[in-house]
Amino acid sequence: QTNARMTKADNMNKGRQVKQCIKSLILDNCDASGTPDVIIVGSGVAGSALAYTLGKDGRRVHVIERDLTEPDRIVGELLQPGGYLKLIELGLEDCVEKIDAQQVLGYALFKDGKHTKVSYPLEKFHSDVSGRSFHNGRFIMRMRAKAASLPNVQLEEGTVTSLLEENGIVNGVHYRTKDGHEHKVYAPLTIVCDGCFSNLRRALCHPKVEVPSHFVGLVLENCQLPFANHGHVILGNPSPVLFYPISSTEIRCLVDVPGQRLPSISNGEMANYLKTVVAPQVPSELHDAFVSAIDKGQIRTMPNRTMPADPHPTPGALLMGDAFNMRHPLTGGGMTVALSDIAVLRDLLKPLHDFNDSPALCKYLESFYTLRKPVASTINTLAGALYKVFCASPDEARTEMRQACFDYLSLGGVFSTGPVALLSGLNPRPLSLVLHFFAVAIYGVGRLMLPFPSPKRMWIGIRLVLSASGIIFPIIKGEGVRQMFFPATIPAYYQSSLLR
Ligand SMILES: Cc1cc2nc3c(=O)[nH]c(=O)nc-3n(C[C@H](O)[C@H](O)[C@H](O)COP(=O)(O)OP(=O)(O)OC[C@H]3O[C@@H](n4cnc5c(N)ncnc54)[C@H](O)[C@@H]3O)c2cc1C
Repeated sequence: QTNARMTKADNMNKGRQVKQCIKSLILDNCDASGTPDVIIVGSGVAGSALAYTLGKDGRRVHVIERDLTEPDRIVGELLQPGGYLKLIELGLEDCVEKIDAQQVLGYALFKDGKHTKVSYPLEKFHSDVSGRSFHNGRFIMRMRAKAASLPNVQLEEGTVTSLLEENGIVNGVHYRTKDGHEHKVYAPLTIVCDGCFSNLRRALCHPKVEVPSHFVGLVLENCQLPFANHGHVILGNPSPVLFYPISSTEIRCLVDVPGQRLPSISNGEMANYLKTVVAPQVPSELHDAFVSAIDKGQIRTMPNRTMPADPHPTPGALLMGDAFNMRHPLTGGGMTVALSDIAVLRDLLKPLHDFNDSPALCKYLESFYTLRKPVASTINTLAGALYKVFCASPDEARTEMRQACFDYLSLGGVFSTGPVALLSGLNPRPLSLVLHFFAVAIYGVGRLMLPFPSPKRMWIGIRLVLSASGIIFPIIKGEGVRQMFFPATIPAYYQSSLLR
């Protein structure tokens, strides 16, 4: 509304202020002490990609990572095509080479003995931009090596214990190295990328973390997926089970277990749960390998955390990656959001000579939170909504919605490519997401009305629409309606509140 009311004179005035703002940021680089331009806390997916990106732009980057050995985790193993495009944009696409990464061309969905295949809409791309799945640790090691190959990027092992602050401005970090020594390092900008368990985010945002479920991870060997190079989603009871390749010989299985409590691994409760509740729902091609993986006993778990981005803009510091924003990992969107955010930040920082004027930089970077919204909010909202729709429910309306979703995707054409383009990050448009979501609800209501509408079925139809609204609107509200649907259409600089 404010923008709409801006007169031509206002615009010109703002234009002048913009130039002044950029000038104030483009100070002479008088820092001869060799202190870095940027400190990055954490060298996981976001920290490593960011270190390379900023290093390539000529920034002096000091990365502090708690553990530089290869991570062995069950997270971040499927990079959606939209994320792969961002990887190319950042010049990091070779980091999925030589790690036995597998192409992912789409998904196969299974429900009650039926299946349907939805392919990513990749035809319009000249090169191969299919998704990639891999061992997360191998991918991260490639990105760390690439970042560290730049002479102006220093990668150090150490645990950051606190942010250093003076007069409300973060000006560095306090960290401990493995030999037990305490250190301080100073820089005009500190970017915190310490992941989903972040200890440092509290000072920089209002974290509203929820844990709707956990993923239980297994690795299946000596078996073939029913559909090669596809992610497999079983719409199971009580909730979804995923399978996708992570190398030419291994298939990752992630079993969603809803709620806060997990069956115990140590007393065999988990193995029993997987064998009695989950195994009967696993496609026959994978069943034996699934049971063997349980018997091998290498069962891993991770909480599935959600946290809307709710920053508390602080001069001298910024949050990125899972420390900043999390969504349910059902749709494998976390790395795509992180890489997309890095591309947005890179473009904003590029014209600045240095980052020494922290308050001005902080104001300037407020536009980052708006510019990231179309991609981040579409992926976040879809992940949250799809998770709720894909879980089994005793409520008849929710059961109808789940079936309608499966059947809608089975229709093919725009009914499958539309939603999968959103999920893959290839077409991150919030409006398209809402349209498809309610199209599924209307499709579900239509099915209930056929062949003859009865009062009971009409009542279920009404509850289905109410239930669909009850799923999607709170998520959209959490994402920020205005920023999500009315993203910045004017140059980023104009978004800075410094100029208002
Ligand atoms: C079960 C599960 C499955 C997932 N699957 C997918 C998927 O298939 N596809 C997808 O795109 N996303 C997936 N995600 C999300 C994805 O893993 C994250 O979005 C992504 O890893 C975020 O990257 P990050 O750099 O913020 O965090 P991380 O990759 O976790 O990196 C954080 C780094 O910070 C370091 N660190 C932490 N504290 C400190 C400290 N105090 N000092 C120094 N260093 C520190 C850690 O050692 C770590 O290296 C999944 C998430 C979960 C939970």
